[in-house]
Amino acid sequence: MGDLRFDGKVVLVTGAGAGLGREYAIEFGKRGAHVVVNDIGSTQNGVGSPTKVADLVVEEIRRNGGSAVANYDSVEFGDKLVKTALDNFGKIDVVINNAGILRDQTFSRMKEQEWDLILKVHLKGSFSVTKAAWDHMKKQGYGRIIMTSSPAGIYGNFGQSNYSAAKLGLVGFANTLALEGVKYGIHVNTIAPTAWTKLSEKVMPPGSEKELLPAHIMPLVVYLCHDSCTENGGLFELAGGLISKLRWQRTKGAVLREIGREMTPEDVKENWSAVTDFSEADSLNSIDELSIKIGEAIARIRAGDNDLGSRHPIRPKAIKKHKIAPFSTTCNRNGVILYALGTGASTKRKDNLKFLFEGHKDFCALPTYAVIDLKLTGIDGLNINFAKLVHGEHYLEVFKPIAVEGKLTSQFKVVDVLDKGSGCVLIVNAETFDESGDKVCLNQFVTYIIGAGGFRGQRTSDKQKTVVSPPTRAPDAVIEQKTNVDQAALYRLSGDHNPLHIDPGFAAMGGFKEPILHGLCSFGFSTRHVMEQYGNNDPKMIKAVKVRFASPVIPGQTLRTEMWKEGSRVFFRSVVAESGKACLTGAYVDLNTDAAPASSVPKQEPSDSLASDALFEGAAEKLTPEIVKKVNAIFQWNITAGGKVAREWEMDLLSGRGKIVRGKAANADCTITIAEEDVIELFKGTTNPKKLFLKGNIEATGNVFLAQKLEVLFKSQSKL
Ligand SMILES: CCCCCCC[C@@H](O)CC(=O)SCCNC(=O)CCNC(=O)[C@H](O)C(C)(C)COP(=O)(O)OP(=O)(O)OC[C@H]1O[C@@H](n2cnc3c(N)ncnc32)[C@H](O)[C@@H]1OP(=O)(O)O
Repeated sequence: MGDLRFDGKVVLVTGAGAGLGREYAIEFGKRGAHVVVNDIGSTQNGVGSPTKVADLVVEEIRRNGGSAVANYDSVEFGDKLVKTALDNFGKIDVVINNAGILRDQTFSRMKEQEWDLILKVHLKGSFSVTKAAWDHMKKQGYGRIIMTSSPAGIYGNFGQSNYSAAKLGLVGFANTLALEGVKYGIHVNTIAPTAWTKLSEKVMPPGSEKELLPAHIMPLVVYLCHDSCTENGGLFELAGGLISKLRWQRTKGAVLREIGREMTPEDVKENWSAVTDFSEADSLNSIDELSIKIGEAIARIRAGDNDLGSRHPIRPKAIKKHKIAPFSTTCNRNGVILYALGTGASTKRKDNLKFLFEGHKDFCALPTYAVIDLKLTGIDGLNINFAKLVHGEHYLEVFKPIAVEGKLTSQFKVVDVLDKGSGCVLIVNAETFDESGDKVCLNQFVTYIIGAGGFRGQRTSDKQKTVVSPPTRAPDAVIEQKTNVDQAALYRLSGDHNPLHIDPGFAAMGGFKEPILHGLCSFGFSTRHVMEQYGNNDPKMIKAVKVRFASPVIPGQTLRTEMWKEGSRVFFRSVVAESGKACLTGAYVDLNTDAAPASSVPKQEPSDSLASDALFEGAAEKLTPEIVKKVNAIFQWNITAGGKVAREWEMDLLSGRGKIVRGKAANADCTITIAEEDVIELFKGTTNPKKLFLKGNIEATGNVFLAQKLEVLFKSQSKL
């Protein structure tokens, strides 16, 4: 019958009195095999005396013209079964381990005997029969062995813990025999059938007896046992006509070890999604292939290339490589004033008018105006949750006073990414240049992304400007100032439009009860306080500022700046007066010792060639139209302003310093013409007879530094 013949082959089928085993035995008999039909069971033959079921199957095989003998031993005694084959047919070619029983019970009710019995019949029984046949097969250089596993072993099945254990045990057993037997021509395969039999009827769905027949299992078993089948070590799931081969699948996994650090359960937890992600799964065929994978992992660990934190939203390597495009901002008078208002300068505060009124003779930008427009732009696309990002620390170093007008261009660099456990710290440096290419300032932003730590990055960086501790004595000076309830709404107009400072919904996403004040706003307040206290309110006195934003400030709260002066360094700390909580800590201002504050600018000694106090004592009366004419004559000067016209400028005759107040002519070489009336008018308006304020049109033509020119001017002026 059929092409797949078994003529001359000796096949032993255990548990062949009924169900699957019977189906196999009859089929092998039809295909020319000598069959040993093993079964310990009996049945009623109709007249009351029990008949061995194996005999009935043997009879049927013989009726079909086949050759078969019965064996009634338990599979525990495998050698007896094999002896039946040898005694009757002289050899053993095929063993089908099929015999089985059930003792289903939930695990809590399962008795040890029930566990032992199931393992004895299925696992030990398969061992015993296979063991008895093995050496004969080896000797003859041929053998086919089938293990009968079960979906219950592969997937588990409620109430069958004993059976599942035995059935999966058979898979492992077969896998090893397949390796050991292959060189002797022995193939070992495993099936996990689902079929309706006397054994399984209690656990099968009703009506399945017609669909899930033993006849649907038999064909695979017969094929696997045929000479022509090369399959070895396979596991097949089959039922009702569907046959599938199974294999183990493994996730790509994650390498969670790094040299010099203990691997922890937390590492596993943090990387669980990587460990269990099947999207890049593969399947190995042998322990050798697994060894290769393990070797690859160890090589990666040695090379410092692990997956720790690789699924973490923060990717330090990518962040460090990230390029932030340079950007430019245009400073103007309105911007300078808006920033001053945003950081608490007030017309009601002493000597603040110069930051707020463009017509003021000393109109200038606050030193911290140098942080203008440096905002989150450019660090998007880095998988950072911006709602959780706060300004952690800031360092500003001023190299050149910020002009009230002109273009500034900033260049950024991500200098480090730190893992603080509870958060990720991102350090970004920004160097700002003016139009003449001079470096105006350096800003170092230390941003803290709350909750984004744990990516196993470095904790500290030598590139970070460090915070300092203030002296332990009581503060030398304290300045207190209340912020406005709309302080953040005002400050954001200077460039940082982060919704954290104005949008309650966004603030809630970051875990804040209400919008918080910009760190750089408090920074502006406190630096101004230090400048007021120790820098004669002169922006040029501020060389560098460092602060840590230790806790958020709510708009409307009062900032109390406590200061300690030691040499040219002013240590300070800011406290929210209402709560007593420190908001700026580890902070200092380094005063500029080169630029003496306005009040202590050394007076220029009168000399023959310089303007003298005597000359200008009571100058208002002395300033005649003749003098003005001479001034005008001297003011015929070439000063650069790139072709622009500067309309307003001022000078201090005593110090010999002067500057253009409005327009683009800060470093300009101009031809100056002054209306006589303007000179007189402004001169009369001055309260300080030693200062002469002039107003007029300055036309641009050349390229010479204004301050130098004005100094020369005053040298000439002394001759008036
Ligand atoms: C490119 C340009 C980008 C510009 C972006 C600017 C955007 C702006 O719009 C954003 C803002 O202005 S937000 C407002 C200002 N900032 C704040 O209010 C933050 C206040 N600070 C805090 O809440 C906590 O300090 C907090 C939450 C930050 C940390 O508190 P904890 O988690 O309790 O930390 P802790 O356990 O005390 O310390 C852990 C480690 O972190 C270091 N650390 C603490 N506070 C830090 C801070 N503020 N900045 C930097 N590092 C800080 C600690 O030293 C510790 O590290 P280590 O153990 O290594 O010493």
